Amino acid sequence: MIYTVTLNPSIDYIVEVENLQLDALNRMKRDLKLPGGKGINVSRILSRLGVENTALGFLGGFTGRFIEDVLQSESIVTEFVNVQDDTRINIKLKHGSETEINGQGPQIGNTEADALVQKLRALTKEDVVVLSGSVPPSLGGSFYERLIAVIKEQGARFVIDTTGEALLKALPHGPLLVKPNHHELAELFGVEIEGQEDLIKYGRKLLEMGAENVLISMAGDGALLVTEEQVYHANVPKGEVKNSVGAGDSMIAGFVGTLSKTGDPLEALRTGTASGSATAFSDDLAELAKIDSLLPQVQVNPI
Ligand SMILES: Nc1ncnc2c1ncn2[C@@H]1O[C@H](COP(=O)(O)OP(=O)(O)OP(=O)(O)O)[C@@H](O)[C@H]1O
Ligand SMILES: O=P(O)(O)OC[C@@]1(O)O[C@H](CO)[C@@H](O)[C@@H]1O
Repeated sequence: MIYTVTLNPSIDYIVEVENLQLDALNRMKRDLKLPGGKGINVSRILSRLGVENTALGFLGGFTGRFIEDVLQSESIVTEFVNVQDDTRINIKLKHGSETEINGQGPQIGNTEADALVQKLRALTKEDVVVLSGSVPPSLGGSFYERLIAVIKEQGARFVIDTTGEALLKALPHGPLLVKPNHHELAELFGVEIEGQEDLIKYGRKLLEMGAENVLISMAGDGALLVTEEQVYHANVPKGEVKNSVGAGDSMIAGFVGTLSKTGDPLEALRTGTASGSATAFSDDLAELAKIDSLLPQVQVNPI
């Protein structure tokens, strides 16, 4: 079974404005409220791909209830820990380009944090846990480490999609997958990345540091999969880009869901890329029909 963990879910409030004027009243052209948070996005795509999964994390208040309702309407199994404070609202402002304003996240107490850790004690060695997104400041900087320790004790595997220190600390524990984008990879090592050779060089460093598979996403330039044996490139299909929110999460869902079904990393890379692009070409996360229609255009080649 695949579990997703979203420590800091959100309602994504997508607001479209024509000719944004600062210091003035702007009227929205269109707005949309979506359940968000990286792990939740992974769960929604997994479920569209027909991959059984359970969404875990913290939800609170009226915003939390909205998210739970949408997930249940999509028949996604949820086991969130309830918190007192409201789940955050993240603003995604479309004004020709995209500006994002993400909240800090709610206050989470020790008892609530312990309740989530307790849920992971039911994992078995057949399970994969996808840990995605930011950590609310109230949980402290090392909460992912605490979760990883329990996941390892239970013999389960994990994928981690986060940045900076939290990602570096997770690597020695052998994540099944990490998926930095090209900018995050450069930031992680404090370097400028010039081209494909550099991407592969730093991707290999993440392998040496403990990751089993390194997926480097490059938005419209596709993705590189770096493994012990080989490096592969996947191209992106053609389409009109409507939204980039959740493209990376869709890629992780496509990759992990397919890897768990087929054990084939190349098929996983193809489906991951098609899923990421299908979301980039949609208003919300991708529907299955869109992913299926793009799959034939994605080619995976060794480098
Ligand atoms: N402009 C685009 N055209 C086609 N495909 C895209 C585009 N942007 C993203 N994708 C697809 O989505 C995948 C992940 O995108 P990206 O590299 O932007 O990840 P990310 O930075 O983690 O995304 P996010 O915006 O969700 O944080 C890409 O590898 C590609 O398959
Ligand atoms: O603040 P975080 O946890 O880093 O990112 C949260 C977020 O920006 O990521 C998702 C897209 O990947 C959105 O649904 C959500 O708003």
